[in-house]
Amino acid sequence: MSAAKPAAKPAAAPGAGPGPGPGAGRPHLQRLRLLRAFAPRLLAGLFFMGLTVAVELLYPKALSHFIDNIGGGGGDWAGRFGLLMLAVLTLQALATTLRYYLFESTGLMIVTRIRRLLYGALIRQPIAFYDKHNVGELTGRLAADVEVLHDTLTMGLAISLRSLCVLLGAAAMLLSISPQLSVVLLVCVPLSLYLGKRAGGLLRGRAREIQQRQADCGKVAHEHFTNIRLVHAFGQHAGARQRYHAATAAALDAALGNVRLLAGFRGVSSLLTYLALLLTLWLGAGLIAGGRLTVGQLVSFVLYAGMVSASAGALSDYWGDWMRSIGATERVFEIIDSAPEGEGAAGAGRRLQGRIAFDGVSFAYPERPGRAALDDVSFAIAAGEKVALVGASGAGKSTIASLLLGFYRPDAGAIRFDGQTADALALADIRANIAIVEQEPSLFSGSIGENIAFAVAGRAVAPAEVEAAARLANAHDFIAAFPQGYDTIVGDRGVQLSGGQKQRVAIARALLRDPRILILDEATSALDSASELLVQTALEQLMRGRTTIIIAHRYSTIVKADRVLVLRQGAVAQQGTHAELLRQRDGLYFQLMENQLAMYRDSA
Ligand SMILES: Nc1ncnc2c1ncn2[C@@H]1O[C@H](COP(=O)(O)OP(=O)(O)OP(=O)(O)O)[C@@H](O)[C@H]1O
Repeated sequence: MSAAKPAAKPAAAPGAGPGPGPGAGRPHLQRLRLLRAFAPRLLAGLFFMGLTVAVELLYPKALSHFIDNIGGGGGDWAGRFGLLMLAVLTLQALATTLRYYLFESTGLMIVTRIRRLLYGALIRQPIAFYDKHNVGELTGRLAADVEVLHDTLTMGLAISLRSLCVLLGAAAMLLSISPQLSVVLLVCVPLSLYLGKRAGGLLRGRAREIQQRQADCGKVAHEHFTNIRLVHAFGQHAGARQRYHAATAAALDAALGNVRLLAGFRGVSSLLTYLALLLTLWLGAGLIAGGRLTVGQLVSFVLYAGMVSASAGALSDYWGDWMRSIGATERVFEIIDSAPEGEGAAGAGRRLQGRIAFDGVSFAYPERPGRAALDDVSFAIAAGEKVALVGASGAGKSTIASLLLGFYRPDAGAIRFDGQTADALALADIRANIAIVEQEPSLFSGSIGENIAFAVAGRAVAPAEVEAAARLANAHDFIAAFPQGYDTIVGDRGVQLSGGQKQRVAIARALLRDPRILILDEATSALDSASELLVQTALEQLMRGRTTIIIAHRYSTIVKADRVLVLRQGAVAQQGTHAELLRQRDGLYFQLMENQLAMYRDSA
């Protein structure tokens, strides 16, 4: 006999995240609803489970029959009995195999489904969400939090259903064998169940904390891995180890609290189990002596009692699991629920001319609501015009780009494209007309060809298109020089491209998008002159005929722009052509240019 016990599995890893969201109040049913698509497989699993339960319940009865008929029954009775049992047990083995396969495979499918839902929801989250959450936590949640549901929703559910059937069936058998003996169990099993429920409740409360601490470990590791060059360069190996050590110590502490709770619970429930067994044997012996019970019946009673106790335990286990998985995965469903519907939706395919206007735009980042990143900013850019944004670090240049791309909405004022407010246009349409070349272009792990084709969503891109873009971006020659050409893998497991090569791939990517509006975040680090020339001519090719906003750092770029917008602390301090602005000797622009020239003179 084994009494109820809360599960001792470790809480699954990373996952700290948003606070209670809209899904917090209705998680149970929502989780069950996910099973609907898998109903046929689960029903087939239940059918085979029913078969195994029936055989399981018959087994002690058969044993009792066997014991009480040993020596009697005549001839080949034992042989016939053995053959029948063999057939039944073979059937049970077959049903067990099918049941296991059906439940376990469905579990994997459900986990995959939830993981995809979660990824889909994460990828649709607005950029502000990513300002708030650590990438290490989010990837951890994708991997580990979802796994917690696997056990609970499939094998856990299957085992608890099976346990319920066994519990009811075995209890009926117990009553039919001896109602007097059954009284012992009537006391012990509910007591054990109650203890299991209490422990389950306590475990649930602790699960969130364990998840949080483990998420912290993931965060520390992620940060150090992604900044591994810095760690090496600054000799911070020991510091990294210490931070990880501290994070894992906190996680261990939280987990040990759970282990202590479980250990105590195990002791108590084991004592209860053996007390119940002792009492049953003692009472049973009395009944046998009084001729009211056979030896076979007592044996089968003990076996059925074991079943009742084990299945009550399994049910209570499941309760603990369920509580724990609710604690651990509430936030997975909060994210799934909170994903904005419209993000990533297709637009009407509207082609813009490329006129842009900011009308009194003010904006503060959600993470820093008190500090205006842009304060009453107004300007207009004609279609095809090239405007350089200049200003000190933190002046708001990147913020203008982020607002144009619709990463955030202005708190006041309006952004207009071709005279229409951004709100009146589909976000997808706005973005479809914009391409961005980042300061430090990032490439995905995959082939160079795939990285260029990334520019175009929703349709297959022909290799000839990719090549044409690469040629315009001065990238074709170096790509063709790789043995695998456009199929060369870049990124973590592939070749590393130089800064200039990456920029040309990024320019090819932007060219392939054929945008009306271009946002260039100029690299601050200088390339060697040959590489610089290749990048510059590629950029000129890219800018031709397109409205271009350049977050400019270099004098050479600024002077080539049609117009310059000078930003100071989130406001437009000056605007005009380079020559006009240079004439205003007391202006910020003149000062910035002087600084640039001084730097140039110092380095020359
Ligand atoms: N995601 C963010 N959350 C909170 N504040 C931010 C965020 N991004 C930028 N800021 C703040 O907004 C202000 C404007 O930043 P922005 O990045 O637009 O400046 P910038 O002119 O592009 O600077 P740089 O040339 O250094 O890139 C700064 O004070 C900055 O600290």
